[in-house]
Parts: sequence; structure tokens; C-alpha cells
Amino acid sequence: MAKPTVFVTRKIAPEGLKILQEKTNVKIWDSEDACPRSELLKNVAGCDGILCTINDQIDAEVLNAAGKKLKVISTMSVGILHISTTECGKRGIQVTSTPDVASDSAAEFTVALTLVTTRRLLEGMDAVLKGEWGLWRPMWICGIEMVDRTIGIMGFGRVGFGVARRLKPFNVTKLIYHDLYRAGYADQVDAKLVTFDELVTQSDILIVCCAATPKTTKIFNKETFAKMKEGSIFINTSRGIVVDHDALAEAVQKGRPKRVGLDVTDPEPLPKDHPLMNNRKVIITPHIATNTWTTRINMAVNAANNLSAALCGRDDLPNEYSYAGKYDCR
Ligand SMILES: O=C(O)C(=O)CO
Repeated sequence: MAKPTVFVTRKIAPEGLKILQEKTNVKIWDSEDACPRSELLKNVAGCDGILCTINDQIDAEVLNAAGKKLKVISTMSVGILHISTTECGKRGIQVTSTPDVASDSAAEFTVALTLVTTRRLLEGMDAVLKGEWGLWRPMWICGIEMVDRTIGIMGFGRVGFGVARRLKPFNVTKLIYHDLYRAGYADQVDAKLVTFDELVTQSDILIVCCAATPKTTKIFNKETFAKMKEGSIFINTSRGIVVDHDALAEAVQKGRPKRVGLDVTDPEPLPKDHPLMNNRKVIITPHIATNTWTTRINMAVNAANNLSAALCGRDDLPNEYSYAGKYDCR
């Protein structure tokens, strides 16, 4: 039987590529940079499967360009916002993602971003680089501690729980979270399920780890920020689309929240002249929460295994997007 053909839209770890090369004919956009749209449309033609990343918009146009043989989209990501699952559902195309392998790196990074923001590390480093470091000053670059603060986590899935677990050894005693359901494992970290309103009004440090869905799209907006505690901290490592960034910029001016750490924005990158840029109270990192070598290799292997499992006749895909076709966020 002829081997299926797949298009890989980006250079991926060789460990993943090897799996695909054994079982399929691989075409690859062998670059660190995103495949231009015209190349994507050209290269998917006649493919049985596509291995993509979060920058490839997989919509009706791409699915049409691929043609009738296309059976599976395997995204090397946790998020699936870039895939029109409705269109895939209509055509019976399976969608798989890599949800398990990135949780530790994402949770670890979220804790790092939280600490960098609460303790104002970048301002300290900036001062040193600018030669502003004089004799010790008692009130200079003071931040807040986590002990005795209320830490709120929006979205208590793998990453949210991972953050909570990592914060416990910091002597965090007041942990609250909001999610659609009570998470059984929340008891392991003494985290209390609260309403969204309670989360927003009670958190000293609000950490967003939720999935982007129609319900969470721009859930952090002008009204939400107005309810936050004065002096609070806002961290987002989930998806930019859950935040109204213009509203956030205005909110920071009013001190609710007082400091912000973002690894994701909407759009990405945020325009250079956006008021959140070049604001010393705002730390923005370029969507790197899962960037570790281990995670990148595991994501590539996971995405390759998902793709080859789908093309080699398995119906029970390990990481199939179970609600494929039910909604799209964009
Ligand atoms: O996996 C994802 O969804 C990312 O955002 C990058 O790891």
C-alpha cells in the first residue's frame, strides 16, 4: 500500500520527524519561521495529513486546497484556536493536539513570570544596567510577597493545577480558583472553587491559565478590571484572546491591576505603539511559556505519533480534540 503523504508546516525536532519519515512521505517547510500562506496552500494539495503549529490558520480555504484525501490535522500545540474545528467536523477530518506534554513547562514558566512581576526583577536589572544602582535604599523597587496573599487561578486544568502545586512550597495558604467544574485534585493543594466574580474581586494575584473558548473570550475586560483589588497583580499565560488589551492598558493606569505579566497577547506580537508596551509596570514575554528543549521534543514526538496513528488506521486517537466541530473561537 502506498505510504500516506503529510505536510509539516515548520522545522520540528528530529525525533518527531523520524517517526513520520518511517511511516509517511514527508513534505516539510524546513524553517523556524512560519510557512507563508501561499506555500501552505500549495503544499497541502493532495496530502493525507497536516502537522501544523499555532501560526497556521487551518480554515476552509486550506482544507479545500488539501482536497478530499485529507484525514487529519495534527497540531503541535495545546491550543487549537488556529484550526476551524467546525470546518474539520463538517468534512470528518480528525483534529489532534499535544495537551499533556507541555503542562510542566507552562506551569513552571507561569510561576517564574509571576515572581518576576511581583518582585519587580526586570526593573531591578534595568536599574543596574542604567547605572542607577547606588547605596541601598529601603523603599526602592519594593514588590509584594505571596505569603498571606490570596492567589486566584482562572482555569484549573493541567497548567492551573501545576501552578498551584508549585506555589504551595512558597507558603501560599490562600488559593482560590475558578473553573466550570470543581476539580477533585484541588483538595491536594487546598484550593477553593469560587465564582468568577469572587475570583476577580478577592485575588491579590490573579493568574490566568484557562482555555480560550467563546465563554472566556475577552472575559477580562473593562468591567472585570474595575472589580480587581487596587494594587493587584494580573498574569496571563493562556491565550491573549481572553483579555481586552486596550481595557487592560487603561486599567493599569488606574492601578487595578497594578502590575501585569503577559506571555500571550492579542494580537501577537502586540503593536510596538500599544500602551501596554514600554510600560514599566507591564512585563511582556514573547509566548515562550512552553519553550524548553524537553517540551519541544515531546511535542514533536506527540504530534508525529498522533498523525501517524490517524493515518495508520487507529480510530481511538490518543489526543483527539474531543469536541471537534462544536465551536470555533474566531
Ligand atoms: O501549545 C500551545 O498552545 C502554545 O501556545 C505553545 O506551546
